Amino acid sequence: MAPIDVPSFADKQLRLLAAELNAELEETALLTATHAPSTLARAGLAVLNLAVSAQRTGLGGKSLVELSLDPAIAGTETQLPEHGLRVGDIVGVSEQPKGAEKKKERQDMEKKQIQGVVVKVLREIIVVALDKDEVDIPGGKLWLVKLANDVTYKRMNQVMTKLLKMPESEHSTLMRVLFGQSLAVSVQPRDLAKDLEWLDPSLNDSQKEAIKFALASPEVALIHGPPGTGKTHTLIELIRQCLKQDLRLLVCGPSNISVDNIVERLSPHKVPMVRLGHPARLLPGVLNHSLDILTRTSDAAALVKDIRNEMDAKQASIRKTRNGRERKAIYGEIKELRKDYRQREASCVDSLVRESKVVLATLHGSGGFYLKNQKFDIVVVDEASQALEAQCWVPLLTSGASKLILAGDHLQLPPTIKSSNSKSNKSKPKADLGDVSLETTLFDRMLDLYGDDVKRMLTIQYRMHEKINAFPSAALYESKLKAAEGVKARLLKDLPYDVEETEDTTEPVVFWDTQGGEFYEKTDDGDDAPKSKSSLLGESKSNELEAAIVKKHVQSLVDAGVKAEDIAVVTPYNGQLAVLSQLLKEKFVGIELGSIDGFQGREKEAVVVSLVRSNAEHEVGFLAEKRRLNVAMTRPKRHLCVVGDSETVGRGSKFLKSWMEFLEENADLRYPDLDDVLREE
Ligand SMILES: Nc1ncnc2c1ncn2[C@@H]1O[C@H](COP(=O)(O)OP(=O)(O)OP(=O)(O)O)[C@@H](O)[C@H]1O
Repeated sequence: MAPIDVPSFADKQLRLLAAELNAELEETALLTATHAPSTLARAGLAVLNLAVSAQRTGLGGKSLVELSLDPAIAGTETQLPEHGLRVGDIVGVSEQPKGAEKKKERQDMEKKQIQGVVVKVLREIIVVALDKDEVDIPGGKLWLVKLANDVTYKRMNQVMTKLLKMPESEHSTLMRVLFGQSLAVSVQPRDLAKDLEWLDPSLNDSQKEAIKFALASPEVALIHGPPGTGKTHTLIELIRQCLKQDLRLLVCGPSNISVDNIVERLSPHKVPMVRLGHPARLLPGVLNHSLDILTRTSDAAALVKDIRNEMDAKQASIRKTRNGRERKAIYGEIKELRKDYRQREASCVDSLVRESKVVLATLHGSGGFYLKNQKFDIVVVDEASQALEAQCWVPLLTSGASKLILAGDHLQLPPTIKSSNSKSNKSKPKADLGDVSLETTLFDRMLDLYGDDVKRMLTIQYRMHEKINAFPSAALYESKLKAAEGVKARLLKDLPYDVEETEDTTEPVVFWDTQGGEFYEKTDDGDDAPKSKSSLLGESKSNELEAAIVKKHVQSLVDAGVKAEDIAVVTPYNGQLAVLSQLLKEKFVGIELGSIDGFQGREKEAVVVSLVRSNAEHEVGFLAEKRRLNVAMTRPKRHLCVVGDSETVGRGSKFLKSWMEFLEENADLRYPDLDDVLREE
């Protein structure tokens, strides 16, 4: 494989990232411009009728506003309606237009929109950290709307621009290896033969081998962890072994949850670590290690605390003051205090970070101000196949590390890309970006460049019954993936509570085959959005009769004693998800319903997969992606039930054909009777 020219790689990435951001902005702009606030609220993208219930100062001296239902409108109701806003979302806070507001007036109101990041979501409140320091929040009824998130793009743009401009003489050895300009040095067999003193006695051989390999690799090592194989388990031991060698590590993941997962599991081992990131975004168990909490509890913190209190008091007095001149004066004082606060906080933070041997942050969080001038030996990235390559360059360029360890599974879904199927990209001629696409992760690229030379695979999985394991192992993991002793024969009937022995609870794989052309899919146009306007409210597929079979199957599991919370139903289509929600959510309280993509990384005792597609043309759409199917079929521990039309699905791809053949030969095959299904409906 030819070496990659760094400036042209960076240039391509920049163009692809710009297209991606455009696609995201276009989608949000279309949504907010063409839909009334009430429609956006129904789609979970906005919350209406809010008022400020408190305001205080958070880390970095940022202004935090707490919003709750406006009592003047909501009366005694305090719980926020269902919404889809999550911590980390970028939102706009503004005065709520009265339904009949003209378009022009609405645009004017939106211009006054204040932007911020959601930092806390509870049943009754949402807290937003405002982007700008001195803002005046309107006193009337407010609403909150989700906006496109360009923060991560800004960081990725910065690092790619840095790569673009970096003279070759400044390229580190690691960089040269990652771009194929110098070849990765192979690990010597004698390095792998040496035995290590293991800290965790439960590690299996493939995990031990992967750890030794990563420790011995001079520049880059990939730990390939198929579903349930203990990737994180392995990383914990690897991190502890690195500490024994007195190495300093920057540990990252693409999402907050991926990073928190590691912090929680490192925590019992008393590792000197700090977790960067806003505390409201972190899991409760992780807070003790968060920089924000440490800055409050450490010795240096006392100095900072006084100023923080003073700032809070001033903020409160602003809200009580109506007089414009007085407000302006108080803002001025807050500004001065904030300056002082930031200086003291920075030195407190700096000493805390400097003392930590392990620093943990999201990939883009690692580019933040706290890590400027900090030096690390190794960058570790968990869930690396879910991260854009440009994201991985954030810690690589800030840390000065000479070694990179990536853990992931390139055979599960890559990060979601919007620009590849956006309208704008289809209508405009595509820029010639060679074979670089945003979907190609750094993990993929390393496999392409070096293959097995830089990789070790974990081969024992601790999740699935061996019959559930059989197809993905054979079709995707070279038959190397094996079920661990403790899980390979576990059935629903063996759950640690009372479950009857039935044809379902004694069977690990069931296939309801709807072939025959009676269970046709439907194309929904979704909500009141004009077709093709947006993927969020737009066209999707559903299959009501198939959903009825799902319901029947869930019912029989629940009748046998399986708890609803131990069951999940997943499907590739939002349209089908809506149909399933209607049918199952209230009847089986606690059941989990989700898209396949959203369920990556999760597991359940029993999983029902609704494939939806059934048509005379044998079109399979989303299902053609084998990584999506891999995720779907590897979520269950004890019971996998597939509902689908083998005639349609089996002709979708070679992979689908072999899956259908596998199910026909190995699953407990069932053919639904349409009259039965209609009667039960
Ligand atoms: N050597 C081992 N012995 C016993 N159990 C193990 C071992 N390694 C991992 N496990 C168990 O397997 C499960 C999965 O481990 P972990 O969460 O580390 O996996 P993962 O590969 O990160 O997960 P995912 O498949 O979601 O990516 C956990 O319950 C863990 O305790």
